[in-house]
Amino acid sequence: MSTEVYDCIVIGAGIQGSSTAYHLAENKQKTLLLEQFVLPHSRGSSHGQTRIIRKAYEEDFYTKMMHESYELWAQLEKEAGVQLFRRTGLLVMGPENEGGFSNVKATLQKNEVPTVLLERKEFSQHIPNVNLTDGNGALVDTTAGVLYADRSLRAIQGLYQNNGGLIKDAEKVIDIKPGDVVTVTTESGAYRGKSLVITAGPWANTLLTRAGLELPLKVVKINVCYWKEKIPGTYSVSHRFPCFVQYNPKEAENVIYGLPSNEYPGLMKVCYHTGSETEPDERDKQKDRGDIDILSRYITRCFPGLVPAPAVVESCLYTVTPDDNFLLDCHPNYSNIIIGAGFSGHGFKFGPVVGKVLCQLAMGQVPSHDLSPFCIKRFQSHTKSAL
Ligand SMILES: Cc1cc2nc3c(=O)[nH]c(=O)nc-3n(C[C@H](O)[C@H](O)[C@H](O)COP(=O)(O)OP(=O)(O)OC[C@H]3O[C@@H](n4cnc5c(N)ncnc54)[C@H](O)[C@@H]3O)c2cc1C
Ligand SMILES: O=C(O)[C@@H]1CCCC=N1
Repeated sequence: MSTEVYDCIVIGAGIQGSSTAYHLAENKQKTLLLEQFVLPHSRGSSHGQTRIIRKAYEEDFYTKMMHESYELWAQLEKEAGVQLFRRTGLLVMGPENEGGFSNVKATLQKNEVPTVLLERKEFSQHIPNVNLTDGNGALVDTTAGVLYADRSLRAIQGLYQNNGGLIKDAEKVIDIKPGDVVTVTTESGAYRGKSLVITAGPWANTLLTRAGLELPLKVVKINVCYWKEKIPGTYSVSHRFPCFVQYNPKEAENVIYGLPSNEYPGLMKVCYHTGSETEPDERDKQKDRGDIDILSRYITRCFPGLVPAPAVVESCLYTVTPDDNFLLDCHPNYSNIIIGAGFSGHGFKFGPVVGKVLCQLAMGQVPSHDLSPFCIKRFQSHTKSAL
């Protein structure tokens, strides 16, 4: 084992670990970022071309965090000199006076987010080729858009390295020994750090058991479906078609969401926000396509300009908590072990601000956002601690 002691070791080079490492290096912390796979890879949650960024949330605390996240994304874009964000707006649809739609509307209004409310009679003039369900309301969060995911990850890792940060990929962590100085063992060596951040995505519990903790996290596989436009360009970013979120679709219990055709010309990404449980290392054994049936029926009814059978299906993993809120906290027994997990299929847009607060926790500082919605103790009855 080397005698070197890092200020911080970060496990997992997805969006959350890479953003945390970036903030640590910016704060002059000697940092080591460990990743089990050769980078870049497509086995976790952060790969792929695009993600939605939005302020439209049901919960106030997410909308507030997004104010800062937008600023940090803009700063990253400037520093890296590449486009990471494209503004498109986000169309939100759902039953007018209930559930998700009315909660989002209230949060946007309370937080003075620039929003356009669409009356039914003017809907198709603004949003052609979409059938608004009877009884549904519609609004547009005009701040929203698309993040270029793979490109963002590359940019953040590059900026981290430019600030003196070290990445070691193809180094799977197999053991963690807590202490004032934490020892992290990989398949090829051992490293020591004054603090440790665990941002291991779908593998969080596999690793946390090494630090005596098991959290109520469920890993699900998402079929990332791309649907062909019958007339190319109908739903394209260049025709100013927005991203969308549909609450309470008639076909399903959970949300359906989509992004305008862009990364694969002529193909629009539309996904179901729920998948079937899987082991992260056996993702492709999970072959459930129930979500695709739901999407086909929804598309037939509401997006008549798409062929209702997916042209391309990619795979990605969610790591879901029981309440769909993140876990951002210190280990209950070791204050120098920090955990960022359970991003529940909506964490990418928060990457820079999550990285900032995890960095603050690792440096023993008071985090600049209220982290009480994300604490471990809310799941006390589900949490197993062996230490
Ligand atoms: C289909 C899909 C659509 C999504 N859409 C959106 C969206 O529109 N907007 C949005 O904001 N979010 C979205 N999300 C969610 C977002 O992408 C995730 O919340 C985010 O990528 C989680 O990042 P992470 O860093 O926690 O996990 P990961 O990206 O999985 O990173 C964890 C890393 O840890 C590494 N690791 C694990 N164990 C070890 C070990 N033992 N040793 C070393 N390394 C290890 C893994 O290899 C991996 O690289 C979507 C997710 C999916 C799957
Ligand atoms: O995070 C997002 O914006 C997307 C869309 C809504 C459901 C989950 N992911």
